[in-house]
Amino acid sequence: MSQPAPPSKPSVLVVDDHAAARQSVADVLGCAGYAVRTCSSAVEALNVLRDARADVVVSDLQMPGMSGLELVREVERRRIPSAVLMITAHASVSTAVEAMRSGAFDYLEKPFDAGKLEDCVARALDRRRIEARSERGAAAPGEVEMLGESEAMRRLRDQIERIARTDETVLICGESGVGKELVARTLHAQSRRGAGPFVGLNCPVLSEQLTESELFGHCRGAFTGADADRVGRFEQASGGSLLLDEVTEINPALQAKLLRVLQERVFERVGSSQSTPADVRVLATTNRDLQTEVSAGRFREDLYFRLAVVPIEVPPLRSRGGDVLLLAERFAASASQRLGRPTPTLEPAASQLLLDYTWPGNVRELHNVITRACVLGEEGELAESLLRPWLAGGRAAAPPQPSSVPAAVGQSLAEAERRLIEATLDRFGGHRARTAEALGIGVRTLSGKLRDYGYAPREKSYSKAG
Ligand SMILES: Nc1ncnc2c1ncn2[C@@H]1O[C@H](COP(=O)(O)OP(=O)(O)OP(=O)(O)O)[C@@H](O)[C@H]1O
Repeated sequence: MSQPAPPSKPSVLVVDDHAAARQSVADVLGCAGYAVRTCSSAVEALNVLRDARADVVVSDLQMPGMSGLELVREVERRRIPSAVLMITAHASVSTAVEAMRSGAFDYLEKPFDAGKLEDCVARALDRRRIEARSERGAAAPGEVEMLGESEAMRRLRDQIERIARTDETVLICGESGVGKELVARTLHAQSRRGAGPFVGLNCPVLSEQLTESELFGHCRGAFTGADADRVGRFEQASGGSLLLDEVTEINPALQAKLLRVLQERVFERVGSSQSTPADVRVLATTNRDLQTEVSAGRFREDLYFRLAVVPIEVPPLRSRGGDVLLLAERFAASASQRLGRPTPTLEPAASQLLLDYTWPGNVRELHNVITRACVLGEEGELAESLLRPWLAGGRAAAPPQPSSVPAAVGQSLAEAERRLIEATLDRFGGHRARTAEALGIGVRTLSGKLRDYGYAPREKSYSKAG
């Protein structure tokens, strides 16, 4: 019997007039399992796209002759089925935003690391797949899929569902790489604004390089160099959501202006006295403790209260127990699909290693580790020995610290005990013996308590190590 043909690798076309930059992007994406082609100009890229498919086009914005912006417009005009990702320098961010208005999927500012590039291309590919499905007439699923079955993720999902129904400003907190942007995208997709635009703004860049006009736009002649009207992010996100990523980095002058928009729901373009209504839901993320930033005088307290109307805390990966395995399996499946190989299974020792590790870089780190192991490994099992070198900097899991346990003053002792037990169980991937040991109680006592809470005998056991 003949073997089924392996799934073909997703294809990426890299367009850049600088040979070294072009090659380094191509190398990263080649290693991540994409079929990569390169071109040194937009005109050459259009010729290639006439005859060959590229799921994603990664193009530099500024190129001699035809620019990246013109390339996007041409891709749209010719209805070429590719998602275009722009690469841009700080100075040309406004043109990159313009490119997004013209149809580009997203843009990436230089300098960026390999992980960010892979993230963006993976998202562009997801978008392309969703579009392809809807072009074929099937119902388009939600753009984002947030995986996880742990108690912590179930609570988060419930919270998102409830908050998505409102139009409140949301502050999304959590460690780096934990999925804050994904939470924001999920919230947007589930909200009544889901069909509208989702516009992101990386605030650290804003504070250094950009001005008020980036947020609110400007009128022609408003200042030297303003030779055309410009649409700001608030206007761009009209009818949708605006994500202010790492909001603590906004400088004090802009903090005041942002506060006013949140209070009065109107803004003015720089150089105009005409107020425009802000039909935008603001979502903000931070991986710092905002209250500390307020106490230190770095962040306005009144803005903090405005933003934190509804706070969401995204739990770190190390508190999500068996989700580590679920995510690892999913990431292995998509990496091997890109590589055109069958999906590997996790060796039991590899599963245990993933469960024991503390994941300081959270889901992004897990994604990178699994992708690398898939690229470097043989077909078949994902071996512990392939993963361990990448986890060398990490520690074995420590027992949960009291501060990470969701207990609070005002709670009954029984409720606090239940939460501690559930958090510990999640922390050890549902492994009852290890949970009991960490809690300093016997397994039978633990099982008795779990039975009282309504758990089936092994319901919460997702650990392969059992
Ligand atoms: N629950 C999840 N299911 C599937 N993928 C996830 C999940 N959480 C995060 N990811 C993936 O992990 C990567 C990092 O997520 P994201 O960018 O949302 O994190 P972040 O907290 O915003 O990071 P940073 O603090 O660096 O801005 C992305 O590729 C995202 O798609």
